[in-house]
This record gives sequence, C-alpha cells and structure tokens, in this order.
Amino acid sequence: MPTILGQNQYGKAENRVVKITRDGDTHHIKDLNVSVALSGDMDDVHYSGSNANVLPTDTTKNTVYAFAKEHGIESAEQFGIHLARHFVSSQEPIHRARIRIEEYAWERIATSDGNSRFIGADDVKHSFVRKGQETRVTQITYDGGSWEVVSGLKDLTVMNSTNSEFWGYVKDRYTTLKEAYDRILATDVSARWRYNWTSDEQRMPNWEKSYEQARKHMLQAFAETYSLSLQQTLYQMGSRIINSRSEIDEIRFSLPNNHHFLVDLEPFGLKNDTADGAVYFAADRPYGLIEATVLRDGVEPKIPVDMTNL
Ligand SMILES: O=c1[nH]c(=O)c2[nH]c(=O)[nH]c2[nH]1
Repeated sequence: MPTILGQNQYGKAENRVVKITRDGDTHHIKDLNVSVALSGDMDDVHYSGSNANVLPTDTTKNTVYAFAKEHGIESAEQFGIHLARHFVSSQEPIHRARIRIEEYAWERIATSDGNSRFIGADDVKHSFVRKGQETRVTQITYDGGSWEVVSGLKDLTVMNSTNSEFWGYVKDRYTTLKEAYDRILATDVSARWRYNWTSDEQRMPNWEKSYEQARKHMLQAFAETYSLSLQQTLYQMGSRIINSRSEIDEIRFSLPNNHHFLVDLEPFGLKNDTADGAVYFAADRPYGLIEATVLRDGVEPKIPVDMTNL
C-alpha cells in the first residue's frame, strides 16, 4: 500500500523554565512551561531518516533557556514571539513554529511585619506563594463520646528565591551533589494539624479563623526562615503554628523538595549565576521528600505517619 506523510511537527515539549530577576533585594519570578513545535521541510527525515534539515529538539530546549537568560522574560507572549521568530528566521527548512506557554502565577508572601502590597519588610522580597492552588482538607472522627479533628491543606506551592543553603552533608562514594550557598527552596506544602478539642464540654475553636491563621503562620515561617535545609524550615513552620495557636497540638508535614537546577549556559557564552538573576530548570521528578511531625511538648502523637490520604 503506498503511503504519504501527512501533517507533522516536532520539538521539545514542557520546558520548565524559571527566571529570577534581581532588582536589588527584590526578586521577580517568571515561571513558564514552554512547548516548542516546529514544522517545514521534514519529508526526508520521515521517509529516509536523513537528519539534514533537523534542528535537534535538544537545541530547541537550550534555546528556551538561553533566551530566558539573554533577553529575559518580559511576558509569555513576548517570549513566545521571540522564540518563534528565531526558529523560523534562522533555520531555512523550518517554515512554521508554534510556541505554547503556560505561565504559573506567584504572589509575594505577606510577612509578620509587613503587608504584601507594600514591599517594605526585608523578607517579602524573595518569598512567593503560587496563586490559587491549595486544597483545604479535614477529617472528623466521633465515637459518641470524643471527637478528633484533623485539618490541613495540600498543594500550597511556595518558593524562596534566596536565603536557602544546603552544605556540610555526609559525602560517600556516590555523592555528587555540589554544596549550595544560595539556592531556590520550593515545595508544595501538605500539612495536617490536630485540634485539642475532643469533647462537647470544651469550647469549640473557630475553625475558619484557625485555618486562616495556621496557614498564615506557616507561610510567614517559610518566608522568614533563613534555611540551611528543608528539614529546618519544616520544623520552623510547625513550631510557629504550635506556638501561636493554642487549639492545635500536633502538625505533620509532607514536603517535596521541588528542585531547581541552574542551567549550564557556558556553551553559549552566557554566565548563569544566582548573584545576578539566574535561569533554572524546574525538575518535576525525582524530588526529595521531607516529612516530620511537630508536637506540643508532652502530647501524644496521633497523626499517622502516612497522612496524605487523610
Ligand atoms: O534541604 C535539603 N535537605 C536534604 O536532606 C537534601 N538532600 C539533598 O540532596 N538536597 C537536600 N536539601
């Protein structure tokens, strides 16, 4: 049966690029998922396997990261236009470029001594929470006599674009990780906290206010902790809640370490270091997973170790 080639396109999909721009101490984030699809004179590669017209998808990926560094990301539209024009105008066989971009929005975290709307406090300048993300959860158990209320949230995505280090760790023959003195710290917070309200005799907490306050303290502790490890940040987040909310006795966290790797742009003659605003590859997996419970001293832990389906 004779066949002919129909519509075809190729490129690198879902390039996760995070660009930090430093304006003094104030950082700005652009967080994009960029997919490149190119088409043109690509009959030969399909029919005979000749790659003579094929710009590698790997190159399209590198271009995304290099452009982020070299030209910055003013808007997703401007960035996409720039990329599309580049591919079509620099490669004769490429006649059409389709750039799809998803942009993830971030808001500044309001810290304890400031308001996110005016940037005054030191610590709001580099701490962000992803817009409109989290799911609030609760589990109520009652046996006719006593109550157990465990509430919390999942998918609350936060990022510090500086004030995070990781060094001084154990090194064995398999360790290749470089010590970091200024890295991005990002996680999707999953937390469950247990209320010490257990009987109808006790005054019931104001659940709405308690949730809002627990969330606020957690975010502030994340933003305000100069972090030497995600474990240390976790403990600060938990103890901030226990110390400021008397109705909560125990809190458990499951925190993925959402790794952001500095892209090596040396081959393109571009310096990419944290000091003057860098471009990162936001990896999705594998990820470190840091989990721990923080308790009021003297109370029995009751939140299960594997709490995530709770
Ligand atoms: O905050 C961190 N804690 C770790 O335990 C760890 N391990 C690792 O490779 N990177 C990190 N970062």
